[in-house]
Amino acid sequence: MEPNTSPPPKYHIHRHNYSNANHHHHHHPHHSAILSSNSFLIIISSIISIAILLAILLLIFMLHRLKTPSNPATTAASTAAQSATFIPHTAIHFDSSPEVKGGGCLYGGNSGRIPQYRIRGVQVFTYKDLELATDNFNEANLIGNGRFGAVYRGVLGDGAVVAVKMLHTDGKHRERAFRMEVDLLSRLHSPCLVELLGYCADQHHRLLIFEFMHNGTLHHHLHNPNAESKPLDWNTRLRIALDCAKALEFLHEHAVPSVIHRNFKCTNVLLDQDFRAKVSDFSSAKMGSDKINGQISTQVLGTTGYLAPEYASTGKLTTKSDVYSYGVVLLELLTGRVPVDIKRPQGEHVLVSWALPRLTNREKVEKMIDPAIQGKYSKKDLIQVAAIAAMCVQPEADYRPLMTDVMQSLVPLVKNPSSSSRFFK
Ligand SMILES: Nc1ncnc2c1ncn2[C@@H]1O[C@H](COP(=O)(O)OP(=O)(O)OP(=O)(O)O)[C@@H](O)[C@H]1O
Repeated sequence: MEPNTSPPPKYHIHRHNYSNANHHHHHHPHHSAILSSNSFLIIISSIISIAILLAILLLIFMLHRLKTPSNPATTAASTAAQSATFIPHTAIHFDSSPEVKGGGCLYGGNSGRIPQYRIRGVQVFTYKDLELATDNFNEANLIGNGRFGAVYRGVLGDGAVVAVKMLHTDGKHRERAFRMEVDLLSRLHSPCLVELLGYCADQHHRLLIFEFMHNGTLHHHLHNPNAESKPLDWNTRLRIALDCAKALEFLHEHAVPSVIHRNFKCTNVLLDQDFRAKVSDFSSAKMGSDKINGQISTQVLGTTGYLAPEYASTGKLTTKSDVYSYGVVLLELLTGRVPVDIKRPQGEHVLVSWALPRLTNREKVEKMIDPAIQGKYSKKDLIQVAAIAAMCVQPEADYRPLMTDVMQSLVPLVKNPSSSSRFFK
């Protein structure tokens, strides 16, 4: 019977274990209470910590939203303006002119379309860089004043001589002028356009940095020559006319969409050390994409004496408005006269009105020539150039030639188009 009275050890072990467990639960009720209150505390504190963390995250998110303007263009611009170290090589889409799309182009509004022309980077400068370059915008470095600002000569850290244009601080026009120059010149490159090397856009300043044109404006050489500046010779005048025709032809025919300069005049034709001409000042330019039925209706901008009559009277702008202004510059090159001169006798105040009836008359045209080159020009060339000028300044815009035609007509007249002989010896 022994097996019946002594339970198998296995059973014992089970029982023992079981009773141990029971014993544990049953005999230490205070332990259990401590544990559950601890767990409760842990859970509560975890919940509180998570809540605090969430609140902090929410706060950070709200602050970020507050700092971020809803317009992405403004966002980029303000970020850029604050740091002035944004996108060292700007890729600004040609289509996204500030005027066309109301901003957002300047600091990377590239829609991803492949641009038609090579986009070359323009450098971003800080205001400090430009203060250093111009000796704190020293008066001695001031080389000119335009409608939008003052131009200073500057020397960059690498020794390059540049022209620094500091735009006036009045809001709307300054911003449009600045954006137009950067927008256009960072994507359009031609040896006949003054090169934009860089810009500075911080909270308070807008500056443009151009290649320095050693011989200043065509206006200076034609109308205000000083002791050092001898009269421009005939061939140099023709070559300047050709360079300008190439520049406008490039803007009208090769830029996509086409560009109307809108302020082509003698002070916007700059001359390098070889007296090669380059066109500057795109602050008033308009893009062909603004066209309605082939023309742009716009507020009249430009300079008296250079404005095409239909543009001046109705605001209707086409590439033919530039052709008219070009014709006026051609007349200045031929006659040495300014577009409007009230000091001249009655009937001679306005250059175009005085010149137009004379341009197609062989004898009269010879009498129109700039006295500074009297007897030092080719009569055959003069007659041809006068005929081109007459076509450009005719009142009927549609009959004015295309800049391509003007350029083709001038090419055979220019001797050594790449040379730089410029003065009478
Ligand atoms: N790249 C440059 N190199 C040398 N001189 C320059 C350069 N750009 C401008 N200048 C000088 O600065 C002057 C002012 O130029 P700016 O383009 O501001 O005005 P503007 O063309 O004379 O007049 P507006 O603004 O009315 O068209 C020019 O007349 C010229 O003498």
